[in-house]
Amino acid sequence: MAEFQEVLKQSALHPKPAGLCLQYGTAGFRTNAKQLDHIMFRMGMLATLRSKKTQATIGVMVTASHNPEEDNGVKLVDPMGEMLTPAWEDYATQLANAEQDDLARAVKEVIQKEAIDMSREANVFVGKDTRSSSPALSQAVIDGVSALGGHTPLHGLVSEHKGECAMYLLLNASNRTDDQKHLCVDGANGIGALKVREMEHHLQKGLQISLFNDGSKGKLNHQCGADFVKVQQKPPADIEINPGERCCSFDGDADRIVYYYTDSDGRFHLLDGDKIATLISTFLKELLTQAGLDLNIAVVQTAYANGSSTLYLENTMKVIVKCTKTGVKHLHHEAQKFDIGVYFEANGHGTVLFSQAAVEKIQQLAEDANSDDTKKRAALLLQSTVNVINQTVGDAISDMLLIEAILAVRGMTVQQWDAMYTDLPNRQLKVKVSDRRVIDTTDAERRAVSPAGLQDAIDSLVKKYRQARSFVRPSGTEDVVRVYAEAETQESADALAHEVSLAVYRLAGGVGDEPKPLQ
Ligand SMILES: CC(=O)N[C@H]1[C@@H](OP(=O)(O)O)O[C@H](CO)[C@@H](O)[C@@H]1O
Ligand SMILES: [Mg+2]
Repeated sequence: MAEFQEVLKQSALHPKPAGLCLQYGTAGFRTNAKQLDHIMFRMGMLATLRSKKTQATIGVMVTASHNPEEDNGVKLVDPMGEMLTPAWEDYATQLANAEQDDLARAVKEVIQKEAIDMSREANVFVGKDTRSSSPALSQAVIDGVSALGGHTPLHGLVSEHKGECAMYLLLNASNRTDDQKHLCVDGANGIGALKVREMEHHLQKGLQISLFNDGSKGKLNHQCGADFVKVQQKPPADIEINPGERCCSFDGDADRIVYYYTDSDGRFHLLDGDKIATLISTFLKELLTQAGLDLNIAVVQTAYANGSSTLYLENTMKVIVKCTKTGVKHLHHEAQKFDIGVYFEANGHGTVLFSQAAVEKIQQLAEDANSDDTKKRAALLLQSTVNVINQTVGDAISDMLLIEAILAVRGMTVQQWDAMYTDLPNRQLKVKVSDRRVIDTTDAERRAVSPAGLQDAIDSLVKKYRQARSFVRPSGTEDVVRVYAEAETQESADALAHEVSLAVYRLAGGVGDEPKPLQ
């Protein structure tokens, strides 16, 4: 076939380093940008096959999100904005790891298994973030698409943002004081900063943004951004924030957001994904009651959710809470089972899903001339929420607009929001091991089933501390084992995280120096 001549010719320009083996993980392929050229080419081909199969446009996103600027990554996005199905993730891994002279065969195998009609048209949308490696790598994707005869009608910088801006109206109509209107935004020197600059002037009446880390000098995600703020539990390095001032940080590709402020004693308060989910679900639940709509609402979290948030949601707010494995695709899938599914990872990656039935009921009520004012207002607010929230993948900018609108509508300060519940002190650490796959987990990653003895060791360490919980899992985006611990005090959380790290180091083949206690 003509296509395969082209595959062979083109792929020789994007050769695979012999022996290199990478896995399609939590967020696609992600590693040092230098190792990714052949992966990009091959994912361009796979996206073309997927497009021919589904007869729809497939997205390929070149980004490594919150990871350092030297890294990059790639993930495929299905027609409705969803992540790839497991069978296609396997194809991705097979294509990525096929040696150079075996590539044509690997491609043919996918075509046969999926019975793809190669005469069909294929369209692939290639998006990239602002990393220095992204232009060349996205070109490699485009080469892969053309090698199989696909088209790339659109490509360019994207932030995974496509929410409508119904919230502009709401925000501009609110009567907040100038202080309350002010928001510091840390753009992590990434794509989110560019988007904020674009929309700033539409918002001036309702939201006054001071933008930091706008990409004009600093490095992407370096000492700033949502991941830095969440994991380090402190503000971005070079931002001066006044006590009480409301701030938020995006990550490099603007699909995560966390809020924070420092109080008059200089203490840092983080409002992470769990607090965001709590704010949004509380707001939506109130509106459902006011609207008299009988729709179920659930919050989906992962094991990283702070224990206090889970207790508050279950016992005080009385919403359904579900726990899934790490990775938005798992949360997304679970959230789809409800009329309204609010899902957020603790790191600030998340969104709200409304079922078709829910959207229709809300719309009916909003258009119903006979409903009273309270009901109508509630229905309209629900409708604005549906419109602003990007229902396909997390989007920091629509999340920010929604959060700002909720605070404005409820007349709520960041301090009042923070006081909904108090986080248990917690700590996240990383441990290097020779092969992180020796750790196998169960129960939504909350328990380790291998290596032998590790879970028992964690259980007995946890018993030493009050209100304590800890778990370990292999990262899907970095070559490390992640350790999480929470407890009644920061000292306990730190000590527990360190002790569990040592157990991992000893029982799961730690490499390098033994983990040291936190200072
Ligand atoms: C603890 C943590 O924050 N893990 C992150 C991180 O995955 P790991 O598999 O833990 O490396 O990156 C994922 C992709 O962005 C994100 O979905 C996930 O929540
Ligand atoms: Mg991201």
